[in-house]
Amino acid sequence: MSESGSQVAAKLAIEVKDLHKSFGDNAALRGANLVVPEGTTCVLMGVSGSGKSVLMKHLMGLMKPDRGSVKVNGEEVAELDEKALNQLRRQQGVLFQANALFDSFNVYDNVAFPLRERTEMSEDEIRQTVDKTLAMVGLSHATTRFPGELSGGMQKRVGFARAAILQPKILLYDDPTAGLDPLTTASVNEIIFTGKQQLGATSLVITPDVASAFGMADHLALMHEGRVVEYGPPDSFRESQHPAVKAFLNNYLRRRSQRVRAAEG
Ligand SMILES: Nc1ncnc2c1ncn2[C@@H]1O[C@H](COP(=O)(O)OP(=O)(O)OP(=O)(O)O)[C@@H](O)[C@H]1O
Repeated sequence: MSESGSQVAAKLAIEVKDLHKSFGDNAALRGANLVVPEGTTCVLMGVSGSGKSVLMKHLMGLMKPDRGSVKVNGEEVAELDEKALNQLRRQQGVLFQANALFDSFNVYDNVAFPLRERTEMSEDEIRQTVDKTLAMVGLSHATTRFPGELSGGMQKRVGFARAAILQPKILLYDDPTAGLDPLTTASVNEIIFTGKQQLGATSLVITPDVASAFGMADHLALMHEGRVVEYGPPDSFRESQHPAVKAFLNNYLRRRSQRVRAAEG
């Protein structure tokens, strides 16, 4: 927690304190702490099963803590009633592994969907907003195409446009580049950057892609056995002496050099 002192003055979009969550006798979260200051990007890393997705689900109110506190924009998520929870979810744009696009809707209708569901906008206003958002992700030419006719990267961009259309204050990404080729991965990373630059949103990103993580993060956090064991800007994270961080980064470097050797040989 190298930065905790300097974070005090910043307004926190996300504040998780001593979060515990068990499933039967499987203690998935064992006192996790995490803060994400407004307008910054935090990347959450850690081996499979370390509790990253469970932590993120608490931010959306999809899971209730056994113990501890989860605040989003200063509000205790577990104390919100259904109406307040809906409002909170409206402020969150969510992009998961599966894009969950509607296959029978074209690109335009997929992106317009949240506006039709959740706002009173006229079709004219909807058209203007959708056009602007699709331009932001470089998909103005694809409005009438259906998800099945798009590349993986384009589908991701449609998913992002739909997540971003209500101008969320918080963007949550759970492994958005899973299974994508390097070029598409780069385009997803650009999308995440767009979310920060153009929407001024706070982003929490779960990704196993260490190189991308270092490129996009204001802060990196490592989860290990249900706790965040290291948190800080990329430079200090890289120098961490925590054994779990060292093992995680060494493992990444080993796999990377194996890939390079395989490509050369
Ligand atoms: N709904 C659930 N019911 C029971 N156990 C769960 C549930 N969700 C998660 N778990 C368990 O909680 C632990 C943490 O899971 P979580 O999905 O947060 O891991 P993760 O760090 O996101 O892993 P990955 O990188 O593989 O997605 C795991 O042991 C998982 O099996």
